[in-house]
Amino acid sequence: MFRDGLMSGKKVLVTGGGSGLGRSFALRQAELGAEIVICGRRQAVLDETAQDLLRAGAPSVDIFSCDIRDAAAIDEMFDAIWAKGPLTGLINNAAGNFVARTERLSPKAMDAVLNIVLHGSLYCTTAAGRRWIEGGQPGTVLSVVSSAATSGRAFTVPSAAAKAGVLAMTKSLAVEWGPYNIRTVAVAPGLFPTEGAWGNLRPDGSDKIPQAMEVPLRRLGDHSEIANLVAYLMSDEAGYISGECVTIDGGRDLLGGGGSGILGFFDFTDAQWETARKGKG
Ligand SMILES: CCCCCCCCCCC/C=C/C(=O)SCCNC(=O)CCNC(=O)[C@H](O)C(C)(C)COP(=O)(O)OP(=O)(O)OC[C@H]1O[C@@H](n2cnc3c(N)ncnc32)[C@H](O)[C@@H]1OP(=O)(O)O
Ligand SMILES: NC(=O)C1=CN([C@@H]2O[C@H](COP(=O)(O)OP(=O)(O)OC[C@H]3O[C@@H](n4cnc5c(N)ncnc54)[C@H](OP(=O)(O)O)[C@@H]3O)[C@@H](O)[C@H]2O)C=CC1
Repeated sequence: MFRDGLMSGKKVLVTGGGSGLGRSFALRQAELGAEIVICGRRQAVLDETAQDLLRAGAPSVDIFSCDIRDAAAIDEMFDAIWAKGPLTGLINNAAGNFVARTERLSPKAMDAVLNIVLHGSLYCTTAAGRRWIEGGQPGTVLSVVSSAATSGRAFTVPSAAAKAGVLAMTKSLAVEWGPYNIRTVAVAPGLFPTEGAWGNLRPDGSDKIPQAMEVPLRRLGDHSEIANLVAYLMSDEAGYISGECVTIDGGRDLLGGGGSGILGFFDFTDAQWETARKGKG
């Protein structure tokens, strides 16, 4: 689909790149010749993915055990990255989410999601942007949001609110940082099976995927489909795209908007919500 070496000369940090979609984004860009940096909280997961990235063809791989809720830890990570050479791109992918009745959320529960998705993305974006601006270097920030950023989504309110904030950040910085040749873009995935999303958003633990029935294309997304989209947006071929959010969901958002996938939750019993909470993560 792409010419060989499309991403040669690029160096991209993928937050949460050790697993899930982030791992797929990192692998695809490694195949296309990019140097890769990944971060996450679980060292063992990062170690294993680093080996896969080298096998996929990344000229170099660096890993950082870093919780993106911690601004100081992020700054340390960016200093260490820059010491070896600047990034050309950042992918804000790491996220946390779970289904719950909003009126029952504790402040800690709200913060658990907001601090990863909104604060973490903003901390990483400014850490990269300020270094690019100081160094007079161009850069690209791609943030992974969801259609909830525009449509909202019941029972995942902290995530929807945080993703809306990240989308607003993307559009705002496309203007503010455009003169520095820094592009900011977003993708809004539909349903792509991953351990994290399935573990946290299928609270009954069911193996069935009724959500697929709410996708006009009648199937879930394949990781290769979104990884190719992300590779394109991170490449110079997309050099005139900024401030844009590309939805990749098989038409799901147009069918159900913020309502798709959640109807069953209106009839959840207290016992089912309790199971959902226990089964988290
Ligand atoms: C099946 C139908 C689906 C319909 C919806 C479809 C939507 C599709 C589009 C979705 C868009 C976004 C998708 C994603 O983001 S997928 C990524 C999901 N991945 C993850 O969540 C992985 C990372 N997750 C985590 O790290 C954790 O889950 C968490 C976010 C909770 C953070 O972990 P942390 O260790 O910091 O937090 P704690 O476990 O200490 O908990 C902190 C407080 O939060 C409360 N909590 C946790 N889980 C729940 C829950 N399920 N219900 C209510 N409250 C919860 C916990 O009790 C703590 O608060 P308190 O101390 O006050 O009790
Ligand atoms: N999968 C889907 O269907 C959809 C996904 N999305 C979005 O796509 C992105 C990827 O989702 P997905 O792959 O499913 O999620 P996963 O939960 O599978 O992966 C999340 C990754 O983020 C890392 N992470 C989580 N919290 C932190 C933190 N505090 N600091 C550093 N890293 C962290 C995790 O690693 P560790 O636990 O080791 O820290 C993990 O590698 C997210 O932004 C999500 O909101 C949007 C819509 C649908």
